[in-house]
Amino acid sequence: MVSPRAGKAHRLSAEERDQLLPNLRAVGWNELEGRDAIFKQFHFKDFNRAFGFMTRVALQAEKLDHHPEWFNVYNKVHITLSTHECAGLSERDINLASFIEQVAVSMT
Ligand SMILES: C[C@H](O)[C@H](O)[C@H]1CNC2=NC(N)=NC(=O)C2=N1
Repeated sequence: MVSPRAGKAHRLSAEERDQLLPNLRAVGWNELEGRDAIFKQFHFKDFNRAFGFMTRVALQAEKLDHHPEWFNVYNKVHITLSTHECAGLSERDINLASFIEQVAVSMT
């Protein structure tokens, strides 16, 4: 199957970051220090909610062929997003983060 992604990922420019990151910062995403990636910690009511959230994100990630790095303990899910292809932050990370936000809002 041909990947649904259009073209090669490029690292976001300073201008693109200024335009795309404020909305995500406003809802708790932060840039990591020492690595070009974004990070957020999610807290849910219980493990069922956390795992339901992860399941929905996982199915979309597979569709997009863009996957989160994540860590789960009980009701906590820590997520890091970055793009291997360009060794940094790309529009793919912004798109996945936006989807993750929609799911999180519907699960809390
Ligand atoms: C070969 C395959 O397309 C790549 O490894 C995909 C899969 N999932 C991915 N996920 C993330 N987060 N970044 C990538 O660059 C990436 N690349």
